Amino acid sequence: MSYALLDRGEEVVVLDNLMTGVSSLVSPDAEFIEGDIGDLALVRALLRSRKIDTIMHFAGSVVVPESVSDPMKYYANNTAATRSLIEAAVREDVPHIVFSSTAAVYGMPPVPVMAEDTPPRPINPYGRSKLMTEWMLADAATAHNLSYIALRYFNVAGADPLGRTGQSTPNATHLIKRACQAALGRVSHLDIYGTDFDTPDGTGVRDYIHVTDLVEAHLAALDALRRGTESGIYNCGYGHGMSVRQVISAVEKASGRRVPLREAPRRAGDPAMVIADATKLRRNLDWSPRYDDIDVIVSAALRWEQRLNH
Ligand SMILES: NC(=O)c1ccc[n+]([C@@H]2O[C@H](COP(=O)([O-])OP(=O)(O)OC[C@H]3O[C@@H](n4cnc5c(N)ncnc54)[C@H](O)[C@@H]3O)[C@@H](O)[C@H]2O)c1
Ligand SMILES: O=c1ccn([C@@H]2O[C@H](COP(=O)(O)OP(=O)(O)O[C@H]3O[C@H](CO)[C@H](O)[C@H](O)[C@H]3O)[C@@H](O)[C@H]2O)c(=O)[nH]1
Repeated sequence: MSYALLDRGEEVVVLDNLMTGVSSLVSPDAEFIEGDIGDLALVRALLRSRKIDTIMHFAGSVVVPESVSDPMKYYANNTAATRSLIEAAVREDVPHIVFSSTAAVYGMPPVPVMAEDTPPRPINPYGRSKLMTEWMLADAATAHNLSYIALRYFNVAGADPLGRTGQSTPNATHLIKRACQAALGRVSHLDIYGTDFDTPDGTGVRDYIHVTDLVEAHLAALDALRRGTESGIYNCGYGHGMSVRQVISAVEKASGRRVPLREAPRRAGDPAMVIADATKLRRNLDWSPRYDDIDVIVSAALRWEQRLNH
């Protein structure tokens, strides 16, 4: 994100406590500060001294099973730390916030395609911690001179086409990363979690969005807020899904290698299909994807994985 903002001529300050982040992925042209978004004094001082007009809020804890085993970590680091960040924004008169929300706020709705008005019913603390943040933003925007856009990401995938950034968390459990690792022999095999879903080939279907298209959605949200668009929530996906087996085929095609597989039971809480209705994003924020192609997404992820040494 920092590269894309700098490419547009924005000044960028990155605040990250490096809990899971990697500072070498931040553009050297951005100002990097190691610190916590929950540190009210630090954040207020930064907002004031750097004359920040928009906070893009990505920071948080993101592992769903961990949120089930350690919920207080998620309510502390996602909900409470964000409460402090919003307070800092309000006190320092920062007019805009763009927030990384998640399709996990929907839980397991009875429909496979989710629109923003599908009632959110998160089924784990991660989703609840993010939904609470959406509510805090809505209340703060009602009470104060603040507008926000919450972007509900579906399955983020791919890597920067210029090879500058990509998924770097060593133990990430996302399908495309694991499938690339298995193709490259970095893990022994890929587990397919569930082959008996009510989907065309029995495996889970997700709406994978290339990270560069997601970056473009953030830029569109920034522009919209600056021109006075009202606060709101937007799904970020393509509106169609790929199954686990389709993703594996794409990885095999891109790598020219077989992905060693094992069929495993379903993971607890995994829905059969999670697909975004992204009409609102396309219509209201004038966004259109450039990388809506699983082969392009998987090739970018694979190239990035090959550059990593772990
Ligand atoms: N990757 C996905 O598929 C996905 C899907 C939906 C939503 N999201 C959201 O996107 C955002 C980024 O996710 P990611 O996948 O890049 O995860 P990540 O773990 O790579 O990034 C989170 C970043 O936040 C930093 N951080 C965490 N707590 C912090 C704190 N209290 N103060 C300062 N920095 C802190 C970490 O060091 C890290 O750099 C998260 O908010 C996540 O919930 C991601
Ligand atoms: O090794 C693996 C990993 C995943 N899968 C399957 O692949 C699909 C995608 O799984 P991911 O773990 O890549 O992603 P999720 O859909 O579970 O979750 C992601 O999207 C959610 C929103 O929908 C949340 O935002 C969450 O943080 C983010 O990881 C699922 O059907 C899953 O069962 C496998 O078969 N094997």
